[in-house]
Order: sequence, then C-alpha cells, then structure tokens
Amino acid sequence: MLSTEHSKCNLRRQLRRMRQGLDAQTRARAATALGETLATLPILADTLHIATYLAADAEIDPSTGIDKLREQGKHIYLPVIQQDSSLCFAPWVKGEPLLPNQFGIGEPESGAALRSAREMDAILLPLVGWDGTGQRLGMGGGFYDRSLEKAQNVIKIGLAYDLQEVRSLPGEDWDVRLDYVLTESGLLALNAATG
Ligand SMILES: Nc1nc2c(c(=O)[nH]1)N(C=O)[C@@H](CNc1ccc(C(=O)N[C@@H](CCC(=O)O)C(=O)O)cc1)CN2
Ligand SMILES: Nc1ncnc2c1ncn2[C@@H]1O[C@H](COP(=O)(O)OP(=O)(O)OP(=O)(O)O)[C@@H](O)[C@H]1O
Repeated sequence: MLSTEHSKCNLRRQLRRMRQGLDAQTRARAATALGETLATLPILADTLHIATYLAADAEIDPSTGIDKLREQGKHIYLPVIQQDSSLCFAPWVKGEPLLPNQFGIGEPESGAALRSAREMDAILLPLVGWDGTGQRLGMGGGFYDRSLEKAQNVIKIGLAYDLQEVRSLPGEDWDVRLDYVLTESGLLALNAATG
C-alpha cells in the first residue's frame, strides 16, 4: 500500500513534468487534433449530457472539440468539488463567470443546478497517465474515483497526450477503469469497452 502510493506519486511527478515540457506549438497542435476527433466521435452520437474539464497544469485542452459539441446541441458540464471531496457537475454556460476552486481551476457559480456523475451520459476525464487496461492515474485527490463509484453506465473517456501512456499502472480497489482513451492520435477502446 505504502509502496504503491510512493510509486504512484513518483510516476505522477514524472508524467506531469513530461507534459509541462511540451512546447506551446506541440500542445496547440495536439489540442486541435483531439478537438477534431472529439467533435465527431460516434460513441457520443446518442449522448446529450457531457462532462468535460478546464485544462490546467498543461493538460490536453478539449475546448475546441467542446465548442463544436455545444453547437451540435450537447449539454456541457464542468466538475464542482463537493464538501465530501467528490465531484458534482454544473452546466457550463459560455460567457457566464467561473469561480476558482482551491486549486485555482474555474467552476460554475454555486447555485447552478448540480448533477451527479450518474446523471451524465459521458464524462471526459483529465489524465496524468493511463495504461492499456484502462487503469488511470489522476492528480491524486481521488475526486473522480469517489464520484464514479455509482456511475457504471456512464461512458468514461480519459483525455491525455500520447506520451502519458505507461506500460502498467498499479491498480487499487477504488480505481475506476476507463472505457476509452482519447489522445492527439485518436480514440483507443480499452478492455472494458470492447467486452
Ligand atoms: N482540469 C482539471 N480539473 C479538475 C481535476 C483535474 O485533474 N483537472 N480534478 C481531478 O481530480 C479535480 C481537482 N483535482 C486536483 C487535484 C490536485 C491539483 C493540484 O494541482 N495539486 C497541486 C498541489 C495542491 C495544492 O495546491 O494544494 C499539486 O499536486 O502540485 C489540482 C486539481 C476537479 N477538477
Ligand atoms: N471511492 C473512494 N472512497 C474513498 N476514498 C477514496 C476513494 N477513491 C479514492 N479515495 C482516496 O483518494 C486517494 C487518492 O486516490 P488516487 O491516487 O486513486 O487518486 P487519482 O485517481 O490519481 O485522483 P483523481 O480521481 O482525483 O483524478 C486515495 O489515497 C484514497 O484514500
């Protein structure tokens, strides 16, 4: 347990440093490529409520794809950190002010109609790392793990740069697996999604 935490912590630091090392042009190109794929994903065709995130810490930026999904009539949500360290999702209305949370990441103002993870049709998760089995590594707060416990039927798509793939991540009881990973190179269906 202690050694798993230790190795996850080191891995997290390494992977975050790697994505922070990408130059602005590489990041922008990756975001454009990812955005184009995101806007035309067949697996999102029958979805209406889609949760995304605001890119922070050099995360791959899904915003160009999100803008197009919004134009298609999709309802777009952002995570809002709750008292119990889980996440709820609030409608992201373009142009409405956002308030920074304790990590400096914008959230729609409280009072907005919050929905649970279970009420989303698809959730786009920011990844620090992932492996070929759909195991994910996040920022380390356990926020998504706590929130997705009761959201088995929601399509879970992790977003990352190609270079964030690792051979094998240590799994823990509470870890929630991804159905897909989307990178600048395209969509990868993982074990859970292919049956
Ligand atoms: N864009 C984005 N939004 C998100 C997440 C995320 O990973 N990315 N989260 C996914 O869970 C939640 C927030 N979780 C986070 C956890 C840690 C840190 C972070 O930067 N930690 C700093 C030090 C913490 C501090 O300042 O107290 C660090 O590790 O350097 C940020 C977000 C909800 N929103
Ligand atoms: N379902 C859960 N219930 C209670 N605590 C949890 C749950 N999931 C995770 N945690 C706690 O959160 C901590 C961080 O978990 P983990 O390292 O898996 O985070 P992460 O997946 O990297 O982060 P995030 O989910 O925010 O992206 C764990 O040490 C664990 O104590």
